[in-house]
Amino acid sequence: MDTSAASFLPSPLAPEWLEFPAGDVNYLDEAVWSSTAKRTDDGELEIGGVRASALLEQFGSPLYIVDEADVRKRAANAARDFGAAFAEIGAEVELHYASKAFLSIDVARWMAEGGLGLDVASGGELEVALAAGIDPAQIGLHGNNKSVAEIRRAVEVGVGSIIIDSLQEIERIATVAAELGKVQPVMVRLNAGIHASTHSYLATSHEDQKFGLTFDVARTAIARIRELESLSLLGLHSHIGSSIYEAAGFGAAADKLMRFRAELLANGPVPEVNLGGGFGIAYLPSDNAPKLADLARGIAAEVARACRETGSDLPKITFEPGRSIIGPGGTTLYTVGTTKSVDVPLEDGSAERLYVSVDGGMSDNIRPALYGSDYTVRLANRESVAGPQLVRVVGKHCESGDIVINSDYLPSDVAPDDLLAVPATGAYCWALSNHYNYLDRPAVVAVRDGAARTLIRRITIQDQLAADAAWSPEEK
Ligand SMILES: Cc1ncc(COP(=O)(O)O)c(C=O)c1O
Ligand SMILES: N[C@@H](CCCC[NH3+])C(=O)O
Repeated sequence: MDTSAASFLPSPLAPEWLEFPAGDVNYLDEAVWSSTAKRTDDGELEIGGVRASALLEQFGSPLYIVDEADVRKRAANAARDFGAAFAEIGAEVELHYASKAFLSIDVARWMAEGGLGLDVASGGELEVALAAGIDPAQIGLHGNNKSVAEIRRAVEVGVGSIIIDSLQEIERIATVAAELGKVQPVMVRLNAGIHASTHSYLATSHEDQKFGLTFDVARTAIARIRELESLSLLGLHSHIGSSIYEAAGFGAAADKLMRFRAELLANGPVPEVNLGGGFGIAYLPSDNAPKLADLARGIAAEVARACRETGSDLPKITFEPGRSIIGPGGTTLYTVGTTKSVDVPLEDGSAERLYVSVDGGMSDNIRPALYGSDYTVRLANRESVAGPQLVRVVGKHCESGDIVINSDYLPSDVAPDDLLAVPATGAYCWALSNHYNYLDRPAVVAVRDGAARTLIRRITIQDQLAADAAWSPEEK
């Protein structure tokens, strides 16, 4: 068989955005791979100086890899870029890492070491942050339905802010704070009415969704907060959505919040404005992800202009990036189990699609099933001179929608026992992972300077059985 690239043609099944790899189907495009990813001289994928095969041998397959140097650098660069943009307009700025994207004790510490605070969205995330020794004053607690227990814990430890998302919550926080003899700083989350262009499940600032208060309701909320002695109004919050590639929505939200703040200043101080996160990253080489430095400058200009036009002072500005800090540094490794060629009928004939099944799937990355997200894939254990073949990489779950990679090209000789790597899986993959079909939850491993260490160990069937009340290991 002639396996040279020249004998292969683009597949009629390929989506428009998918470029045919006329050159090298083993190529690692730096737009989507974490910064230390490269091929060794003998063609294997290496990240943080550690070979893919060595990682799977030591930690099992599938496996999440976190490129520590990449993540730390992105955190530091984000702090630097936002710091520089806001220094230029004379405003103080602070970043809080949105820990929902991925959180472990070590990652929380990396963020603190990079000068970032933490945004937590549940009592569980708060406990991880506290276990990491994060200064509670650097933590903001989110949630549209925080329990009283979560509120009590947050007030007790002294979180820097609680972001209010309903009128009922005001009295709950005030009561808890009064009982504990504390004054709790709070922010009010606004729905700025921005229609961010992203998947509808990821947009959080249009009218018909659960987050935030309209400006009218927020006026009532703020008046009440100002009456209560156990609360202090720290400021306003807005998060327009996630995985956003266009800058315009961020600027528009900033403008609306600054003007609202100017109105509120008539009745008291509003020291801080938190403009959320949501900055998109490249999942595919063709994705046009915004540069954080450009976004920061654009938003800073809007903030400065709105303050100038309303004659108000500059508040402290906070952001909550998650995906843009941790997403690009993550890679998932899988092992191929089976391959199956399927003849797909077309209007004029048919075309072959090669289904490549791996040992994970929608339990370790539910984003393709949930949002139709696209990723890219490469052979990890070797390079191949075989020509490119259109593949669909699927998981091992009992659903036809269990797709890891909808469409990409792999060398046509991809076969059982090959290792595959999917880049840009650092955000919202382990965080959204599940035990569907009682699969293990893969371990998360940090790689750096030739060494690998576990961040979160594999959660096995033994761990899952241990939670089954009827399980008695003695009987087995
Ligand atoms: C309130 C809030 N802040 C920050 C984020 C982080 O978003 P991203 O990971 O897209 O930066 C989210 C998630 O969308 C969020 O809900
Ligand atoms: N889970 C989403 C992001 C949610 C953002 C949290 N508010 C994703 O995977 O893209």
